[in-house]
Amino acid sequence: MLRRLGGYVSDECDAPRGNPDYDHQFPIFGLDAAGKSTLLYRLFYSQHILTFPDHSFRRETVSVPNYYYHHQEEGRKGEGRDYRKELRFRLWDIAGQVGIIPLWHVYVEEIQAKAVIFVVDSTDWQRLLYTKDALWQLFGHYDDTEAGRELVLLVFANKQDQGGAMTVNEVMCGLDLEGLAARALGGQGGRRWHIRGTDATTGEGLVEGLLWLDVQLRGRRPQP
Ligand SMILES: Nc1nc2c(ncn2[C@@H]2O[C@H](COP(=O)(O)OP(=O)(O)OP(=O)(O)O)[C@@H](O)[C@H]2O)c(=O)[nH]1
Ligand SMILES: [Mg+2]
Repeated sequence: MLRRLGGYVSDECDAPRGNPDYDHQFPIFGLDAAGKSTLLYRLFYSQHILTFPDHSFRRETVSVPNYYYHHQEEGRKGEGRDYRKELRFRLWDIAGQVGIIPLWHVYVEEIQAKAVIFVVDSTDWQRLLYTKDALWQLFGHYDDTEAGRELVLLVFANKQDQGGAMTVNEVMCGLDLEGLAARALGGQGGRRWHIRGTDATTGEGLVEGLLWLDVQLRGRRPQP
């Protein structure tokens, strides 16, 4: 299905199923110009790369410092995932054009994502309601089942470097993230979510967000 939707896949040779070359994979959604590609390039190339509007998808695997490794006591470093210097995230940058938004859920299902990254242009207050509609439309596909409730949401309130940008709190309220979480599992609530302010051009906040997702997806659901 993804091949039919078209797009650019740079690491074309997949690792064999069951032994993937990454720790997590997530789709990145958000309206056009939110900063999805800038974010992906910043993490992949470690620099600010100029972007053009996308019409389909792009995929890259990025490495980030592993919090658990770097906080292990010296001499106790051993085998296993917690003891690797880096974690690898395969990120799918999905275009945010109007016609593609109703298809976002297809990507979630095709790559069996356990979490979604949603990028908001914090300077774009005029489209905040539309942004909320797009996010709620996506999660409307995952409100009825226990498995759907387990889909974790990370929101990047991007472009925080810009004067006049909405604060993280304003973006959180505008998207009504608490309402979205409460709607899960037929109103029982309990969806895990987090919002973080970012500047995709410098990378500010990006790694911290990915590490929050890593913590959420490590085995057992954290107790409230
Ligand atoms: N100042 C500032 N500009 C940003 C930031 N993130 C992205 N931009 C700029 O916003 C514009 C759009 O960024 P893109 O990364 O192309 O947006 P996109 O979400 O990939 O958009 P589509 O491909 O159309 O879906 C570019 O000019 C970026 O340089 C940020 O955090 N701060
Ligand atoms: Mg893009």
